[in-house]
Amino acid sequence: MNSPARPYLIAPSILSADFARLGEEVEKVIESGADVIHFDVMDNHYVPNLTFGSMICKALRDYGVEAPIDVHLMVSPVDSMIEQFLEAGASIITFHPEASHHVDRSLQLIKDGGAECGLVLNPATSLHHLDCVMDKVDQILLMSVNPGFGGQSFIDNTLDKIRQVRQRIITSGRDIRLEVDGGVKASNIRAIAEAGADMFVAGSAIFNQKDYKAAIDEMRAELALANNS
Ligand SMILES: O=C(CO)[C@@H](O)[C@H](O)COP(=O)(O)O
Repeated sequence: MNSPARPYLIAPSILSADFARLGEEVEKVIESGADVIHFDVMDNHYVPNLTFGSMICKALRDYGVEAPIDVHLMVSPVDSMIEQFLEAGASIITFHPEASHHVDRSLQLIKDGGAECGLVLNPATSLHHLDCVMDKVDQILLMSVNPGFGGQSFIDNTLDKIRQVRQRIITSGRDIRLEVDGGVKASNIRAIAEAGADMFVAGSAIFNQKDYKAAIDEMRAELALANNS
């Protein structure tokens, strides 16, 4: 029931990286086997924390980072930030439906700018936000913590939500990635994959370890055991 249409992707969240050495940190995590760089943009308005904007994304591109950059916008409003991140070299841009007055327009803005688009649903946000956009999104991001901070614990009822979204993806007949973010680590990544996710954001579980490669390898070993039949 849950067979993902594509390989599993591991996306370290740079929220837990050493910001004073960000270029090196990103380089190191990619060399350690990361597939995608997850970029958490917070505005101290939509979420009670403030991180970084498009200049940092552009700085990483200028530094030579070629890996896909997956930008999670925790900002409101979203459209002006979408334009800036398209300009800065984002590969994927996701935003929260309640942060945009015109969700379809914001998704189209991302697509027209040449990036992949998606919606992010918080733990208590209803799946009905997906009803009219399944023909448009390339990715759906389910938050398994309330957004704003790294290092929180995975909210267990997210597993059921993942199963429901995987069903919707199967019904849509489209190749939509299902990403999960918050409290993901080696000890729960297999269950998250078995519920139907195929992209895994991990911040503290990677950047708080001495050996990033060992942390990513351990996650991959768990994913290799996942039963998706
Ligand atoms: O978007 C967010 C938090 O809002 C996440 O990307 C966290 O940064 C994930 O951190 P860990 O829970 O993996 O430490």
